[in-house]
Amino acid sequence: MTAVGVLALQGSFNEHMAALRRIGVKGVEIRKAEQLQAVDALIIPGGESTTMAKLAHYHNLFPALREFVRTGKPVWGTCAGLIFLANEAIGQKSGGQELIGGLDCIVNRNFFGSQLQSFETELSVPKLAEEEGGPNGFRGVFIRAPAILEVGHDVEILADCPVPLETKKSMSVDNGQEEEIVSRERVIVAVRQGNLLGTAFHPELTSDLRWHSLFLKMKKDSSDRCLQRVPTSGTDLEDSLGKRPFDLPIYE
Ligand SMILES: NC(=O)CC[C@H](N)C(=O)O
Repeated sequence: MTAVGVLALQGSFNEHMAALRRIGVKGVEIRKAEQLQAVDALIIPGGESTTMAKLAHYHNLFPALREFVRTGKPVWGTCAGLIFLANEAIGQKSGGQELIGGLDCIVNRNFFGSQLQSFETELSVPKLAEEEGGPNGFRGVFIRAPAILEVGHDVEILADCPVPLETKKSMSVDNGQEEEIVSRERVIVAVRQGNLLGTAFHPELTSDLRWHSLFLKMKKDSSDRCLQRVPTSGTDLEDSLGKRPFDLPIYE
């Protein structure tokens, strides 16, 4: 049995479920710790990480989520999910927030500014193109997005992007940002470390399924077993890539 869990407490879990359907993989919405036992991989969607953390705490999910990461099963965090997976987050609301951890990086929670400063940009993704085919570019949808400021030795950088002028203008030492952060020209926005994947943007909001496909190929450490796609008629990745405009956003 192969199934991919999508943490469904809050945020863009429906969009990830839809992307999994399009790729022909069974998605399971996860709201309780015991449901994690039935899945081989987990996606933690974007949303609002403080709220998500409160809900995860309320439902006593943290121990099971940490155990899931610890056992080496593939876990992918997008946006708020990336923050959740990081070992350290800065720019948290007062009182802080609980993280799952495991991904050896420091994220800045709202690096690119407020909701109004959300943006789309063409990212250069040579590694993704090498492994999944398709163009070297990927439409990055950044919604009140975090950025990765530092990574550990075992972390592979899959994409970075220039800091938009808008972000630069609104960032200042006066606003409490450190000088080193304010002066950055580029920041990291996609990483991989063993079976953990993190993206600061939202691939589930585009019709380009390559990040989902890449994630599905990540092996479980202990069994070296690849997740296999369950074929469903007309939804295979190759079909999707062949028939659909490659990078148009989907808002379904
Ligand atoms: N689109 C998103 O997931 C935004 C995440 C947001 N910056 C947070 O703190 O949770």
